[in-house]
Amino acid sequence: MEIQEHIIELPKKVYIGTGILSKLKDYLFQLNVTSPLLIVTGPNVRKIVIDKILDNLNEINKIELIEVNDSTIDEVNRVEEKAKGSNLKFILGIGGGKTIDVTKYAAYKLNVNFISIPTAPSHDGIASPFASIKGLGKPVSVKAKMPYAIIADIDVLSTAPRRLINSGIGDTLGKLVAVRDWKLASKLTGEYYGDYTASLAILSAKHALSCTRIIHRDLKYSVRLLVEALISSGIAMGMAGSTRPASGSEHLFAHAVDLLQPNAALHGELVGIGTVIMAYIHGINWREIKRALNRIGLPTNVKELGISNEVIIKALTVAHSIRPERYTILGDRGLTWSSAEKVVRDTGIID
Ligand SMILES: NC(=O)C1=CN([C@@H]2O[C@H](COP(=O)(O)OP(=O)(O)OC[C@H]3O[C@@H](n4cnc5c(N)ncnc54)[C@H](OP(=O)(O)O)[C@@H]3O)[C@@H](O)[C@H]2O)C=CC1
Ligand SMILES: O=C(CO)COP(=O)(O)O
Ligand SMILES: [Zn+2]
Repeated sequence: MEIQEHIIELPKKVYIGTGILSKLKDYLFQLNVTSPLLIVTGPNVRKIVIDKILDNLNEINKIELIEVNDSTIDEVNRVEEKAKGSNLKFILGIGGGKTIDVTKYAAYKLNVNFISIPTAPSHDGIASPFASIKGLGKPVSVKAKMPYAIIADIDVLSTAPRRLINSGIGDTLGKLVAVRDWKLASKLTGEYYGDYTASLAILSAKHALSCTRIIHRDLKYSVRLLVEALISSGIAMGMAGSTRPASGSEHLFAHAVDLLQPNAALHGELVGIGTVIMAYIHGINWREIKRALNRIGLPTNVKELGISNEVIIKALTVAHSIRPERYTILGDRGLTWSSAEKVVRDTGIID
């Protein structure tokens, strides 16, 4: 059998532990990171963590800082402008999903190394070579730079608002459905199914499920488990060369809601709800997934998010059209209005 060439990029090093951002200077030295450096961050994160980091980096003589407010192509262009002409080889992205995505995509366009320093365990873009950027004409992620290194400080990540931590759990539980969709597509369309990367994604989801049981008792341990799950999901995407192991119909639903009502909820909150809905359609144990979301206070009824029943039903009817090349349980024609309504009523997503 002939196997097509497939090149896998992986991070060079992953640093994870409590209080490790205080060692950032040593890590950059180990990684041969040279001045000048550009740090990309967000306005809140700047106040919470950046000052401490800058104190620690004061021996690196040239550090520039830029704040980004949204994950749009305009913000990516601003980062590129700032970097141009400075002979820069490394960019550090320090923040939540939006900051990480903007930095990752800017690094890709500039062809420089990107170091991922997440401050919230809210998404699995921490370790993936894909970024969700608004303004490129599609709501799904695009190819970007695989992180050269990841520095995950569990102290910082555990102090992120609980809603962001829960969002990471929701995003990761989504893999339970994403992998089912992938397997189904492989049966129906002959698409290549990568057993190894699918298993990695499922393992991440199982860890996220464990998190829902222990987070009340041991936040830091749970966040560590979650961060490892998010990283291995990101690595699964890197190995697969696509977000296929991590994004199926549950993500299509989340993207559709985001298009119809932007910023109504966090990414992982919508993915969590999408996972319940798509698990129901797949005929797998959707009640267990819903119980897991309820245990940690992730929304399971869209009233909690201020999203109307009409938006949710509409999202379900159009989700299949968002990425037609990626076959899922929604099929080529999607759900009718009445079947979509029945699914969300049966699962209690709407009253
Ligand atoms: N590339 C990929 O594969 C993936 C990408 N995504 C994308 O990621 C984005 C969502 O990321 P998410 O993190 O939920 O949202 P944001 O990056 O918007 O972060 C939400 C808020 O939390 C703040 N914040 C971050 N860390 C902390 C902290 N430690 N303490 C207090 N506040 C903090 C941010 O501050 P500030 O304003 O300073 O940034 C921001 O105001 C979406 O755009 C989504 O599409 C999601 C999944 C996968
Ligand atoms: O959010 C993602 C994985 O968790 C990326 O998915 P998309 O490729 O659907 O944007
Ligand atoms: Zn996601």
